[in-house]
Amino acid sequence: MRERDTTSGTRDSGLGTRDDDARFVSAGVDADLHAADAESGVPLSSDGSPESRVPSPESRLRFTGRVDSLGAEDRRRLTDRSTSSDDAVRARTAEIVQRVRRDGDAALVALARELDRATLPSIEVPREEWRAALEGMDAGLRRAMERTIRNISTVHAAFRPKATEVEPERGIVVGRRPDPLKRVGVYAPGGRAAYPSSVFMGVVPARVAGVEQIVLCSPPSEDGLPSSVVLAAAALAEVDRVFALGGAGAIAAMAYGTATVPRVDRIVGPGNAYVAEAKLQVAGVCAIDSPAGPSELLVLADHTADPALVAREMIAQAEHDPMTAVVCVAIGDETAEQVTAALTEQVPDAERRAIVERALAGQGGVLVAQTYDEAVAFANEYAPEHLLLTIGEPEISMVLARLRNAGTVFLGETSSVAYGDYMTGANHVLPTGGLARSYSGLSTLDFVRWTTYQRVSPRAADRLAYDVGRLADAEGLPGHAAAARAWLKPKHAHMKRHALNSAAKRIRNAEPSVERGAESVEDNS
Ligand SMILES: NC(=O)c1ccc[n+]([C@@H]2O[C@H](COP(=O)([O-])OP(=O)(O)OC[C@H]3O[C@@H](n4cnc5c(N)ncnc54)[C@H](O)[C@@H]3O)[C@@H](O)[C@H]2O)c1
Ligand SMILES: N[C@H](CO)Cc1c[nH]c[nH+]1
Ligand SMILES: [Zn+2]
Repeated sequence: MRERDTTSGTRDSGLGTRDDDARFVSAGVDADLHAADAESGVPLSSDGSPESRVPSPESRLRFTGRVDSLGAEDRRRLTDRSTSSDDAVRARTAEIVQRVRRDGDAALVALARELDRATLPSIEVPREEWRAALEGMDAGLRRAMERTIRNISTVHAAFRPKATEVEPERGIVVGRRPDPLKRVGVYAPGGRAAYPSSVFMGVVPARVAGVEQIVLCSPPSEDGLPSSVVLAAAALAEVDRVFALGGAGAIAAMAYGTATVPRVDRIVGPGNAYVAEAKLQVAGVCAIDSPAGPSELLVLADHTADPALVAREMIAQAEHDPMTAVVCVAIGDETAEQVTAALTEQVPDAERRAIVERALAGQGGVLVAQTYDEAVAFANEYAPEHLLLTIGEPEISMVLARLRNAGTVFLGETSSVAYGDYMTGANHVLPTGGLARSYSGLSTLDFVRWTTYQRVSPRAADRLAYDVGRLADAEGLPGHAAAARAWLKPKHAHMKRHALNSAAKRIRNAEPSVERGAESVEDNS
């Protein structure tokens, strides 16, 4: 099955919604994902065809039942979601990364043909194309985009890293200064949907942080250009260069550089499993933000939750990708039954039903916790990208306080995840695959590196000399000890002479240093 609409070969005007894009998918991805579905053992639909009505999503949910009776294998599948744990994704990604590293631009052109069915007129998209896309864009959509840019800018400016100086002892100053990166690469996905919102999530914080040059990669449609809305977003966000490149190839190009694509200092942005895995694989040569792969949502719902709303939120995130993970942990059996019933009702009418069903069958679930404590413990173990709390007061505040491992938390029913995806100003580029326990969402912090500096006054140097010398002696590093003791004041000159002589002797004889139990120095300053 291919989800690419055969009518979608023509480029959108960027004026309206991209329903066609809903069916965009690369042939290879589809094949791989089918393999994953087959492995899960869960049928995609009752007669195997995507068009058939689904009698009950309960049978389509990969995980049901009580949290405390999950078997070891289910628990592993729920929590071990990293792309690196998927051998097929890891191997395929490595092959693409190697190809780009070896063959540069030639590999990029070939990959666009193989994976995106695109013939690239050029790898770089000329500026006139993005300008034209912006000029042709609907005024209402442009206003919405400008509002998003404003809100992202406000939030990220407030969280901008600041320089700090501290004096741990008199005369010792240690400082830290955030220096903007010179060139960063932003990835905006474009396989099964177009993501202008991801352009803003990457580019606006980079600008706020003061990055000098921002390049953007987004997959080409068949005509060799990224989606018009993505190009318009690039123009609006004032990107410096745009490349019509998708998937792992784009990530490898930005990490290693090719004749056309410049090597960047950090790669940020979300994408499918191949994109997330490629970022992890190039992390040894180029910094990344986080493995922001297939979307995830965990909902904790108690008896106050509206089951229809919970189902709607789950379907919304499930429509991204068949590899999306959406799970509800209901506190109490009745809530779980109601959420399951709401899914039964809503899934058949989902516009992107085929994707939603595959996501629910692969990594979807409605589970039951007996208590809030049990639900929180599960959430911290699951470490979702998005965590929605549809829980009443006062429990919601207590639950929030105890959460540690979520990319971002949505508080209460009106805080739809969709608002965060597009417009609250928080960043939607967030860690997935269970790695929200280790990484944070994209922020201005990702666009700086810290320079620390330290100054020691002459008096402080005298005060440090003895103890630093002792530590250096203990490590068997007499040169260090000598450097430290060189600043002992004349009143301690005998110690200085002794230290310098013994250091010189040790260096000459290349002996290991032995701590000598020297007398202590009084600090009179
Ligand atoms: N975690 C986050 O912060 C976040 C935010 C937004 C979106 N997302 C996720 O981004 C993803 C977008 O995925 P998408 O597919 O729509 O667009 P995408 O741009 O990520 O992927 C499309 C690219 O995948 C590559 N590809 C296709 N078939 C392949 C194959 N068989 N082998 C290797 N590479 C192949 C192609 O190069 C293609 O250009 C979704 O999973 C969505 O959930 C995540
Ligand atoms: N939910 C995605 C993050 O997982 C972000 C997004 C962009 N557009 C729609 N949604
Ligand atoms: Zn979303």
